[in-house]
Amino acid sequence: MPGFAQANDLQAWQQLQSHHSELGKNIVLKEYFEEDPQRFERFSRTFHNEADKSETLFDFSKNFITDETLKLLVQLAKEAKLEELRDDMFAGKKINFTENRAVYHVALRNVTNQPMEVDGKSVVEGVNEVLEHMKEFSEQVRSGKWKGYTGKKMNTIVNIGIGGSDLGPVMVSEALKPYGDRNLKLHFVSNIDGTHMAEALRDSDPETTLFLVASKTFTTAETTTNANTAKNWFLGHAKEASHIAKHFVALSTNEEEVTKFGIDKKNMFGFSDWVGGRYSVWSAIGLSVCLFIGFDNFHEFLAGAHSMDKHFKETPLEENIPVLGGLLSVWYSDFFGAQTHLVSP
Ligand SMILES: O=P(O)(O)OC[C@H]1O[C@@H](O)[C@@H](O)[C@@H](O)[C@@H]1O
Repeated sequence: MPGFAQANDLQAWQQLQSHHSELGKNIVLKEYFEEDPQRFERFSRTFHNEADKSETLFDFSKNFITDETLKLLVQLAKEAKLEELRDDMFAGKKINFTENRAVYHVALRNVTNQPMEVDGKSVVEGVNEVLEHMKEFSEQVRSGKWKGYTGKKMNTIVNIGIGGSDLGPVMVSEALKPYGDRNLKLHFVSNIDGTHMAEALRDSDPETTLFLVASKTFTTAETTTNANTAKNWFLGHAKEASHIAKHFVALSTNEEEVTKFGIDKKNMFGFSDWVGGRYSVWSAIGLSVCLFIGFDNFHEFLAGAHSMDKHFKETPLEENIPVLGGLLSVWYSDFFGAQTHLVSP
């Protein structure tokens, strides 16, 4: 496995630095377009989504780049061994060397069931089992077959989590709102400040509220504190601890802590330590999204990402949309010192 070089030790980095000074600070895009009528064609790529046959145009012609910039950025990626690391990632190798783990969220959206393994063991069956559980559970909740402790259908989902166990699901459920069930209220509570939970509970009825305790480790202080607040609130109404089973589920890798909290392991949706927190919306952590938009849509969401994974894996760097997007971020943050980078639809 290739190691990680310091980016600024690479030859292309030095070249990019001189190139950046030559370009100067006064780049006028209007002039670039005037000088080169083919600029849009040369600096745009189209992604063909094999899942739904749609096309997405990635137009990066309005960036502060020339042919030389693109050439040097791609050279930088090659010198940094991006291709080897990408291939190792897809092969389930432990490229997360600080934790000695694979980086394998791509296996969560492997909807064509390609062989994928970590430590010589297939992960495909485990991923599909959790998806099957998510399908069954989300269909029961959405249809009303899943009933609360007084026999009512759930109409409120409260996801309790922070970081990757919050931000991914928040962003995706917002972005996919048009597919959402408008009869289902969705709350995401992340903040340790009690107001966040208090506001969500104010808007919830214990008889019809389902809490998703989303935490990879199940030891995160904010999440366990908020989950305990929710449990106490719930028990204040429902009284019986046995009713928890109908109103609390866990999305986690830590069965021991989940059980200690009082959630039955059959109401636990698991995943593996090779899922990084920031990518976990594709795992069981995405259950809030799945409940909101329904399993079929959630599956399409996975299929679209799987198609993008294939593009990332098979496309030469010069044509590779996620690679180009990443390199532009390097260009702006490291050479222009930009602190934000807008990507707009
Ligand atoms: O999902 P848990 O384990 O509660 O962690 C929540 C978040 O914690 C942060 O410190 C980071 O590690 C994130 O990547 C993670 O998503």
